[in-house]
Amino acid sequence: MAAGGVEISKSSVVVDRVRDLYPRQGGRDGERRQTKRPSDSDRWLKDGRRDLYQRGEAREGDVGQKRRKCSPVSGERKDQVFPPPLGEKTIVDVGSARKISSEGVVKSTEYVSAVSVTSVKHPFDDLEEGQLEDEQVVQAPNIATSKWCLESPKDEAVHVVRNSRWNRSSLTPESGEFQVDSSDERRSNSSESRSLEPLSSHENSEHELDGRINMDVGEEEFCASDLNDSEVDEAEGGLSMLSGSRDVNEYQKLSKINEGTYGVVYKAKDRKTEEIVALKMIKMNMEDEYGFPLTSLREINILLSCNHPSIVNVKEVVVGNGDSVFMVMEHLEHDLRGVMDRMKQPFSTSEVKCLMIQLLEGLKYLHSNWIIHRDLKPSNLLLNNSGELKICDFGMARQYGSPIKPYTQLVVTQWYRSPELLLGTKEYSTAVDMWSIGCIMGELLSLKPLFRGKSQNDIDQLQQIFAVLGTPSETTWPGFTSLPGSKAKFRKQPYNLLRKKFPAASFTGGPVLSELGFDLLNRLLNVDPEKRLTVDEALNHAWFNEVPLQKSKEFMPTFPSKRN
Ligand SMILES: Nc1ncnc2c1ncn2[C@@H]1O[C@H](COP(=O)(O)OP(=O)(O)OP(=O)(O)O)[C@@H](O)[C@H]1O
Repeated sequence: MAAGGVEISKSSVVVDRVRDLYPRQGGRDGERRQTKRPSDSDRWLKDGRRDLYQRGEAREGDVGQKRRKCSPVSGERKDQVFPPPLGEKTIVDVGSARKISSEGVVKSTEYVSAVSVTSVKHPFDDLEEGQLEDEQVVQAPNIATSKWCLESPKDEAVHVVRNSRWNRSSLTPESGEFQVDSSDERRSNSSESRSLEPLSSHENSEHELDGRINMDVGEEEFCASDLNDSEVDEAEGGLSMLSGSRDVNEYQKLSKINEGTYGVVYKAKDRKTEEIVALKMIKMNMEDEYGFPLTSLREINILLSCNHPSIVNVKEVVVGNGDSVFMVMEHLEHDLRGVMDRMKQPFSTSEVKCLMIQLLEGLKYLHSNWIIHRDLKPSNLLLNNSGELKICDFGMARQYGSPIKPYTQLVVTQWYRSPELLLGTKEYSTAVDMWSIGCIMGELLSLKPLFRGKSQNDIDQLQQIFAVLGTPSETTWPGFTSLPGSKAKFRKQPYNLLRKKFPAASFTGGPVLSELGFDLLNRLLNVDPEKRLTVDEALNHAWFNEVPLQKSKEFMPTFPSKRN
């Protein structure tokens, strides 16, 4: 690093430490959010990498390329641009961005948000001391280096080791208190024998750890290789993810909202501020006595790093009795699945535009930051009575980039799963999310899932898709025949019949769609991922400029709450 440049902070544990000092609730957080969360959505699109690009500091070819072509789809394209290698060198960790003098003295520390970007070349290497202003801070999620970071999908659980705080005696729950079952206590006690050796001398000092993740699944799992001893020391406990976490009983449980695959979601109230929040209790992996699910770690890591109006805001992570862990999120009254299930009429065109724009803007933020959601579906889209839509459930999300490696294939709920995933590709990209967006758009317009294949039956799901969009061939989809599932005997259906489902006019009250609207839908639902629209292309589609224009959020319909 050039003398006088900005320190390259590798440890986002520092971020988390600062985060602990300034937890998201109130106080400094309020200020931070006001100054760092512009309301103009366009400013969100000005993410860190784009800043780099605009200053001409990104690698050649980064700008103006379809985002998908930046993704590790095939390895065939010579012009592919990949995200900077994760973990190779963190160039700016905004959470701990510091100006450092040539003597190495930290001049200032300001927490902005837990975001950073990794790159081979440091964009600020050439800056003189003191040149880094807040505005220049690169904002992109620092997922690779977050304390919640996970890189490899190979193990589904890591082990939680607790010390005294985890083992503290169970409180007698008052009404509204959170309690976990007694088996947690049993697990908690037996965990003592599994305690880790101290990570640093700090652990034996007054900085007692509350809980720690045992990395016995391998260092890479936690990007621990990113931390050297002094950084671990500096972080006062290194990977003590839950150190400093507040207790769940700071919140009063109001009702159970939903139970998903990975956690139970409660509506709760902050006892001090009276703010209504959603608490997602992380289900421990029952096959492993101390298993902390990988999906939950990913979700926490990504959501703590994201900061966008269309992405659900995680305020903090709190701990309960025994080994329960909760994500504290902003609360939204509905999810789109529930709303659509109760609607008699589909959304109007202007309402669909309002929802689609918010959805695409959130997704643009994710894709710009090299995150694929991988499980977009109506139940993962939250809606409030102010017409705001927010993407949630990042359990399947992951950051992608070099080194190119195949991803786990079983992602995305079947009805929203793209043909390439259904056909067994292991190399996929942001295009899988765009397919889901197409399915969601169709459903918003018609209230019916577009392709409702039989459960757990990929072939049936594909048949449903091909029956509407036409059975692909090597000509219509180059590479199709090399996909593992393409050998199945699909009914030959040579036509695209999508327009029949979404005609320009209808006398039966069915969904209608203008030429431009249909063009957007049809391009989102291109079976060939290479031809499918990118999020930028979708956002810039002329349909959004055609009348009727998008409804403003404040005029969006509200829905009665089915919850308390
Ligand atoms: N912040 C929130 N505010 C209000 N409701 C929420 C919130 N987050 C989640 N929910 C509700 O809880 C449901 C399940 O949440 P989520 O999808 O995060 O859990 P999951 O276990 O990952 O579910 P899945 O089985 O879909 O993977 C959502 O569909 C939504 O109805």
